[in-house]
Amino acid sequence: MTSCSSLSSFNLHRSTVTNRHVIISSTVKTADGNNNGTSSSSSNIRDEARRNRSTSKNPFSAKYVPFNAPPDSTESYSLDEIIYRSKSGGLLDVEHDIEALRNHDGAYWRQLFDSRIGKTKWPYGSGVWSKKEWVLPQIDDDDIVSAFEGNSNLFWAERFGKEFLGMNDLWVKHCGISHTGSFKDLGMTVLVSQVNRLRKMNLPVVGVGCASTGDTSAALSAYCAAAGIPSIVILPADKISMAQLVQPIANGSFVLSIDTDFDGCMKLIKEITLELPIYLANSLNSLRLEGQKTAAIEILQQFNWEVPDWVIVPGGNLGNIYAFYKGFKMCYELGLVDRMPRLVCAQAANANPLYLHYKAGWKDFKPVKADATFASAIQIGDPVSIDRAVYALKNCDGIVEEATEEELMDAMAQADSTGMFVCPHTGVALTALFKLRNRGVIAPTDRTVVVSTAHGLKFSQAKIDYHSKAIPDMACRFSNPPVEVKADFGAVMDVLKGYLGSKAL
Ligand SMILES: Cc1ncc(COP(=O)(O)O)c(C=O)c1O
Ligand SMILES: N[C@@H](CCOP(=O)(O)O)C(=O)O
Repeated sequence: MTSCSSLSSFNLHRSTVTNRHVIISSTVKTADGNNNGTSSSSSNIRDEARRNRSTSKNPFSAKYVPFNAPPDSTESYSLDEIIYRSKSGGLLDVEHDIEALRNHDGAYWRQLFDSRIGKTKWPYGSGVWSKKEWVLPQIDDDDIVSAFEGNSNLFWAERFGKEFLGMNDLWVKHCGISHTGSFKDLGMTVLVSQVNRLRKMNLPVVGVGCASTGDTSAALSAYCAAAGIPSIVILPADKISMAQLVQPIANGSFVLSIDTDFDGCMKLIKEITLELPIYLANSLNSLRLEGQKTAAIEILQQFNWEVPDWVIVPGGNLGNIYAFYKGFKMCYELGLVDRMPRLVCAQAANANPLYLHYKAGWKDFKPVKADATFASAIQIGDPVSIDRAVYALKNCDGIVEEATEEELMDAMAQADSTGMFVCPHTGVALTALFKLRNRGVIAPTDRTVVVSTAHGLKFSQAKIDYHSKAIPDMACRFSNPPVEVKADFGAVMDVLKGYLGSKAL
């Protein structure tokens, strides 16, 4: 099973990381050819954004409201407040001034978002900030901390779809091919940017902290390091991959390895952030979801604003399934598209509280004790966003599926055998797809998007175990172990002839 070894093998030194700017070596010229920078010999894209800052009043705004509040609720908070829960202890949501956004029609928004793709203009070169008006409309461009995340590949899974599922319109949204190797970058740019703003306002935020199964911590540490903000990450000892563990270490986070599971770490960070000036970076904090929802908008954009029939998302702490719902819903409400896709949330059978809740007709949610799974980033038994996930799935005729260890590893290996290199969580989502196709719920011609959430390279140990057939009680049907051959021409030729014979056209 994929796991990290003891932290003691690392000699940890915290370092000071200074804020860095991207320097463009050439001088900025005006249309008439004159230099127009305030600095004489060099300029950067932040300076340029500053110079071009609009002087007209910003018509857009957003605030925190209780999640799924009754229509007569007046409770709301500024995004500049440090608050994670409503008065009643429920979740919060970021609510945009929809009427202000509605002053423009769908065609306007489609054109605006499309016009920003593929450029380096600060901050719109990011797939998240290219939708800034829908994300954090009031933040100054100067406060944004971005690695130009998003704009991830939407891969047409031609061979995988055809050979394994008889499908011709299957796509994989590679959210894991990203700055720190997972979709968490999308939310973290938003959260860390807001923290940057709060610190400039002298609000009491000394550091930012999270509990993590590996990906949130990687994203938090990278974005904090880029901005020179201290980060603290709380990890369940021996339950995340080595590649994930080394990310916050390399980025200078203060790393705590704790002898508990993710749910235990989450409980701790919730308590800690109430006591210390550490800002909470987990998706309990609804700011994160504002960034993550842009992946849904991006999918529509990549399909030239046509809506897919199905979108399948692996679920753990369950913020992301709601983020996808919210992204699609905003596009629908604001007239960019004319319908919603159906969402599927896929869980590992070893960590399946949402699946059990769905199967019980959404009655009496009960957290579970999550068992070890190769999809280690979703080994979560008590998801903080359960209410958000249930709301999302109920409102889009959604489905929940589960995948056993063997199913998810086989699905991952099958996808890899067609040229992908996906993580085990994507294997969970692909298993859901197999099951729904086999039951005829998803039709062969349905346009379907599977969301791939992390880079496969973070989980190479799981793949090594699979391809070495080293997993107890697993047939590893699609394993492809290397063939050991003597350093002898004849022996190599024999092996190659046998191989080519088996592949003859
Ligand atoms: C790789 C990966 N996939 C899927 C998920 C599930 O996302 P969520 O917690 O938002 O449900 C996570 C984190 O939980 C993750 O790190
Ligand atoms: N998979 C996550 C678990 C925490 O999720 P979050 O979205 O609430 O931060 C991780 O990588 O830590």
